[in-house]
Amino acid sequence: MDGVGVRRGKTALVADVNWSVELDERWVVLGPNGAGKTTLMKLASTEMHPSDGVVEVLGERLGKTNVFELRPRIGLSSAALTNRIPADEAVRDVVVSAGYAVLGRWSEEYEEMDTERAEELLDLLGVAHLAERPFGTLSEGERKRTTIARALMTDPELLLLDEPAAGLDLGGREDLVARLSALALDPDAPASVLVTHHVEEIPPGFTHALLLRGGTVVAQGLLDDVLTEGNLSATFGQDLELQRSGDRFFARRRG
Ligand SMILES: Nc1ncnc2c1ncn2[C@@H]1O[C@H](COP(=O)(O)OP(=O)(O)OP(=O)(O)O)[C@@H](O)[C@H]1O
Repeated sequence: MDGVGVRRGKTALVADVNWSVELDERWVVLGPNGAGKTTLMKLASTEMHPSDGVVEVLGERLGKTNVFELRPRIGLSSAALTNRIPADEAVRDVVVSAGYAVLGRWSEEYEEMDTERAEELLDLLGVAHLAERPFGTLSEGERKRTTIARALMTDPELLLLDEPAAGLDLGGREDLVARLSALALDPDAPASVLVTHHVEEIPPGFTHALLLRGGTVVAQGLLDDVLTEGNLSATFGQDLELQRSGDRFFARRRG
């Protein structure tokens, strides 16, 4: 993203964003409610075009490329996408249908290879036992894991996870963080961007961070350089204490 801004009327959703994600990088985007995180994900997933500046995704410039050809190369898990999944769709089909770029079961029979791949991914995310269940009967955490498996189904070159741990209980969050950490540490995994409000949700293995407040970038770069008490306090507008325990982060208000 080069000089990127998104405006709606007089409101700037994001402004002057210069950001680049390389294929071997795993980025966390951190910021308070309304900071512009989802807007950045919409740009990166080609759902939105910038009002200002240039967005290039996987070497293709938005506005000059066919986004329908680009989208299968991007894996996206977001609340908006989850809400569009039909409640009666079987979990296995939610995942396998990503290979056909559809939501809702495809009328054709799927290739056996695709079904096997979907089952492998459900297993990787720890929800293989739910393959036959209608998506609408799943818990919040089970839905998140299913949509992440769906995002991985097309072997994407770019993986975008918008608040994957939101709404999970402590055990569910820890389990997801461990699974995302394994993915981040896999050299064959795609370039990844994970959006979160909480430093506790940063999976070990993530390499970079972009901190966002009020639509502008507070800091960005290597995780260890960027995730400081000063930057975090500026991002959330509070005096925050940041602790590191092993390869995990914890934050709370000072005093
Ligand atoms: N169409 C619109 N018109 C005006 N303002 C908008 C529009 N769409 C989004 N916004 C505003 O832009 C800001 C950024 O929204 P965005 O969803 O990107 O934030 P976010 O960081 O993902 O927030 P959250 O953590 O709450 O999900 C918010 O203040 C939102 O209200």
